[in-house]
Amino acid sequence: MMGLRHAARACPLCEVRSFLGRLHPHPPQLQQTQQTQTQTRFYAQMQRDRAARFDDAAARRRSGGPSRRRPDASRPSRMVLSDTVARPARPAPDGIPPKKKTREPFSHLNRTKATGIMHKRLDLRQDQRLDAGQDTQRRPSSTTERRDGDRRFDRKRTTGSSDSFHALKMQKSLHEIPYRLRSAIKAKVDEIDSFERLPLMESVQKAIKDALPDLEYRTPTPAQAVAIPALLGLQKQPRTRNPVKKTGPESYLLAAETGSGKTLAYLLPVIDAIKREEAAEKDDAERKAADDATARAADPTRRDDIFGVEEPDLNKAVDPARPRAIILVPSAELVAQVGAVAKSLSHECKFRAAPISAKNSATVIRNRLFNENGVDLVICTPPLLASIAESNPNILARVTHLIVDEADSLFDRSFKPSTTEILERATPSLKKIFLCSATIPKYLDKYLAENFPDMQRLVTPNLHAIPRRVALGVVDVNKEPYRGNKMLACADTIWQIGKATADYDPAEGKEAVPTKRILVFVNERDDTDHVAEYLIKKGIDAMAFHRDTDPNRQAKALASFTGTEKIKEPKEGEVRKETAKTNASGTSRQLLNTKVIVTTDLGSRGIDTVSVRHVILYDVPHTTIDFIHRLGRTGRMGRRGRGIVLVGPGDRADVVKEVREAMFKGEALI
Ligand SMILES: Nc1ncnc2c1ncn2[C@@H]1O[C@H](COP(=O)(O)OP(=O)(O)OP(=O)(O)O)[C@@H](O)[C@H]1O
Repeated sequence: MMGLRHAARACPLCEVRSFLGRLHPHPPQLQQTQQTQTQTRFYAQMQRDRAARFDDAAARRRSGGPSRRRPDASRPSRMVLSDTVARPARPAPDGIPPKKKTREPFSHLNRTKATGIMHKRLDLRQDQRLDAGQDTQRRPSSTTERRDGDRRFDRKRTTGSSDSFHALKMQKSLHEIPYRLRSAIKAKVDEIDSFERLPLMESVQKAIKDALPDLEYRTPTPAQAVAIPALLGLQKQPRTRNPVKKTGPESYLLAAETGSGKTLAYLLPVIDAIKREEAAEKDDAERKAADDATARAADPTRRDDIFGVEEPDLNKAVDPARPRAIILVPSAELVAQVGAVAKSLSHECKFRAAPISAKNSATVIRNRLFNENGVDLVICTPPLLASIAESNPNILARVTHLIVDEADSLFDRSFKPSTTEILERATPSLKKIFLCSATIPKYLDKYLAENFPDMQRLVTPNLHAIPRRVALGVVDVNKEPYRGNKMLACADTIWQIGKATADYDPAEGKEAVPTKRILVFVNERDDTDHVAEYLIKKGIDAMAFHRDTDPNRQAKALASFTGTEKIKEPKEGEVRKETAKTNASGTSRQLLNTKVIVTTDLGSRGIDTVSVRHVILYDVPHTTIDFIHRLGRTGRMGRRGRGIVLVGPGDRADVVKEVREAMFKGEALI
């Protein structure tokens, strides 16, 4: 009874006294505690405020003043103009506006139809079940079936089997090229069996024969057979569903394995274009001169000078620092290498090539670029050219051909700003952009798809595969006698290579070059010095090669590896003979017939180390891209080679095993 009396209170809103609020319309007020009283006061205040606001608005409306909700000029509006006004909205079929889709937490459940992303997920699951050999309920439509079949077939051909290469898949970074496409290219490549079949200008054909006299040069490589006709405009444009007239330069991508002659694949068509432009300009000038002469003969009073001032005699062909073509490469070593090939061709073809890099002095750069006889082709690194173009924008005003060699490097984070800057500056006059690389990483593929949707992709059949003629050996450093000592394992491996008898090379008809050149690749720059010092202590002629190495020493060392230096072989008796003489490092044993360069990625990009038969991977490379470029320094252009990986504590032995397997099968690394 006491409880009931206590519970009977007057409602603060309706003033009704009731028991326990069972029959009362405001139950919360009837069960008021200290806390609910505060809430009640708060709600009452809110109602009073709202009523006051209504009164306020009504008074403003009556007096004709501005409504509070309507923005006035003094207040900045949060609404911005749509920039897609011009894009027509999709009309509703029956005039009724489409129902707004709501995304609720469980809205994806209990669907009766699979749409959009759901379809993709179902496809993927279906694929996985098919791969696992399970039967599936869903009967795919004929197109889906074909697409799925192709995808599985391609994956199997690319990776060997859908279940293998787990470790490689984990660090997958390369863009996959379907094998269907590769076979089609193979057939096309076989059709071009000599340079004479290519419609290159006579002077270029002559340069191929005379400037590059080796017999082997007479047949184009697959990379050249694919790229040269396309760059000469002989290849049919792929059919598109919506043939819209394209504007801007034509773009090409050449993706071909290492050591496949990509340099000549772009140099020959570029030189051909330079010579044709030169000839066309000469014809134009002659025609103009003939027209002027006729006009003067018809009207003897005609004056060519303006206000008595003679027009300057502008000879476009010898305009200094305005090249017709630019070749971008990632390092000074590559500038020198490509420059040397261009120079040798220029003696026959008569064009002016200017290889410039940060290793050249300012005077040399100025003399080469601003040569009074003009310049046709500039070979340079992007940062240097971008800085020159900053102060001399005219340098890119006449460029019709832009080549980006080692495109994956030049479009990665470090080079991308300067490469794109050059591209943008040169675009107004550009006719052709040519990108080439031995590896096409996913980021490059995505970038090209976004920025060059019409790009013609020229791919060779063996892209991303390491040729079978390169063998891969593995040294387990954890085992006896090395017990985890990688430096010791490296020195011992070099000694074994140095002491081994040279292989008989049927192509050369004799034992292979007695002096052996070995490249040792490390992952970190600091290790180059440490490893080289250790090897020297062990009586090996080794040298560290990195950005800070003395340029003269570097060039000298590289020259003997790239075959540009005349190799002085040791005399008969000296070959493979260990001297008992004590050398400078205090070692009594010295390996005479072996030269070693210890380097990082710097030495793996594009350098044509034709004399290298052995590559030692001191560290397991981080990606398959590095594997391809490092092992690509040996076995170039049909030669045989050998790679040796030192697998030490903490190294990915599983990755090495899978790379070896893929190499054995002759398949592309993924
Ligand atoms: N048609 C050919 N026949 C024989 N040898 C050739 C031919 N074309 C080029 N070569 C030689 O092949 C070697 C490799 O050429 P190049 O440096 O252009 O390869 P690359 O594909 O650019 O390699 P990387 O991807 O490593 O940069 C060079 O020594 C070159 O002289």
